[in-house]
Amino acid sequence: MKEEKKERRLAQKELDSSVKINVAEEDRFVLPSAEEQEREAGLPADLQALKTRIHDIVHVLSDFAARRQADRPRQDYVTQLRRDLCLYYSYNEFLMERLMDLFHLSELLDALEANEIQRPVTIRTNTLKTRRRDLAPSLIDRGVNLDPIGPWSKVGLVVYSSQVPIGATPEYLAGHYMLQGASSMMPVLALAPQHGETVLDMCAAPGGKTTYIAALMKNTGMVYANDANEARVKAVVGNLHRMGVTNAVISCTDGREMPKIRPAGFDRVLLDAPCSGTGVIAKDPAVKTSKDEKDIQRCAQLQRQLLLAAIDSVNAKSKTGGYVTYSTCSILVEENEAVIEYALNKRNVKLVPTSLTVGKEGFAKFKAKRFHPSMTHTRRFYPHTHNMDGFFVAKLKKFSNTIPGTEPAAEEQPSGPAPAPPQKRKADVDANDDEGFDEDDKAAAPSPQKKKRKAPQGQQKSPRSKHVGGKPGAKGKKWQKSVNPKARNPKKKGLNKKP
Ligand SMILES: C[S@@+](CC[C@H](N)C(=O)[O-])C[C@H]1O[C@@H](n2cnc3c(N)ncnc32)[C@H](O)[C@@H]1O
Repeated sequence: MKEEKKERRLAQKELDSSVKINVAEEDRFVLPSAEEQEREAGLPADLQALKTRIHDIVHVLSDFAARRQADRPRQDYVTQLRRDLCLYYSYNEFLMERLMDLFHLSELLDALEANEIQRPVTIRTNTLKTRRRDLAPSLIDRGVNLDPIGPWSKVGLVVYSSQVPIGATPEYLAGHYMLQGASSMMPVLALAPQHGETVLDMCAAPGGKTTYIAALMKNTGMVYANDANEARVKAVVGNLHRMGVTNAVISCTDGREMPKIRPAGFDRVLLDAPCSGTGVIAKDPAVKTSKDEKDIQRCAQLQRQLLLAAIDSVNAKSKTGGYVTYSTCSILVEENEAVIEYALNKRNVKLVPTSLTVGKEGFAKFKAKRFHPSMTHTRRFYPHTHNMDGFFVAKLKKFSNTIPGTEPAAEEQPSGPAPAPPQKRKADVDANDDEGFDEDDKAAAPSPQKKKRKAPQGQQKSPRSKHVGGKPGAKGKKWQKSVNPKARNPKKKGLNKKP
């Protein structure tokens, strides 16, 4: 009896394991053969089937040894994945390959999905004309649903919805705010222009960053807004007028000529360089198919020349500055870290921290490339991680006006106009400390350190979350209640003021 029971148990065990093996075999993903691929190529794309296969391949690649077909190398899976991703998301092979190099497989699909979704509308309060705590209630009264952009900015607002066109409100027309992407504020915060300085915005049009620089300088000193494109310079004129900027000079010339016009004549230079736009695909989907290797090389070549010109325009002996901030809305290493590395080798500059509290570190290593270890001071922003446009920001400090390989006498030559009057200062003052921001505003701004709100389920990893800058999904406190004048203490100064 006992023997019989034991035998039955063993038989059952055998049966169970053979069923398991069969099920596993049936579930095992099989790459399409050459004939299947050929057949598929002649048919219209089946998006649902493509999506399933993309996920299947990612699943296999994430534990390749256990899930692979014995006769197929890893490269076959990677090639099929690239082809499928190109077809599903409408990219060319060149750009998809670059994105696959940039992102780990676990991140790649999130990055591609984020490019299919628009970033939230964000605005920057113009502190030359108003304060955020005054602007927000005015817009709320017009039916604009908004919040502070994130703890990293004292002037930014994120607009969830609006009953009025946000680019045509009376406040907009009066220059109380600028429509400006969150990542576009980062280079200016990193530049940290100081009162009384002489600052060059080398590629300024349409002037989003120039107006921010002027606001941080409280219209003191001088901002030179230059752009090579005449038609775009007209937009700079309009924006500077609307925003009440009175410390600016506008010019239209090739930025590479700047050191000849005003050698080492600026305390700080912002180079927001022309680029491939691979960080703003959600805004301009044509980038998915319009860029190739040559375009990127052309961009990188111009960026290198502009960056050397930006460095040559800065006065290393400036008492308050001597800084260059370089930024692009590209996420490709060739246009970012590689351009900075080139400048580090060609000029007397070093990388310094950007003082930005958001963003990922730039690459000190990328594939076979090794950059200077200080490259980690640079900052990268991604749509899927920061819910803002893809961006790169680097800050350089110039430590000598001598250009390596040229006459040492260049150091002693007069270097443009006299530098800004010396100011007593500890270090580069954080731009964020000087944005016309006040304690009331601080109270209204969400403080994720103090009060962490759990994002609703399903939003945890989604770039659709409207909070900008922090982890996607970590939604900011709804500001409606906190800044709506009706919800506030009416005795508090200024809160009940009608706009
Ligand atoms: C990324 S956009 C600048 C955006 C601007 N900083 C803003 O925040 O509104 C790059 C600009 O570089 C300008 N540009 C291209 N080549 C240039 C050159 N060689 N010298 C100066 N500007 C140039 C383009 O006309 C374009 O307006």
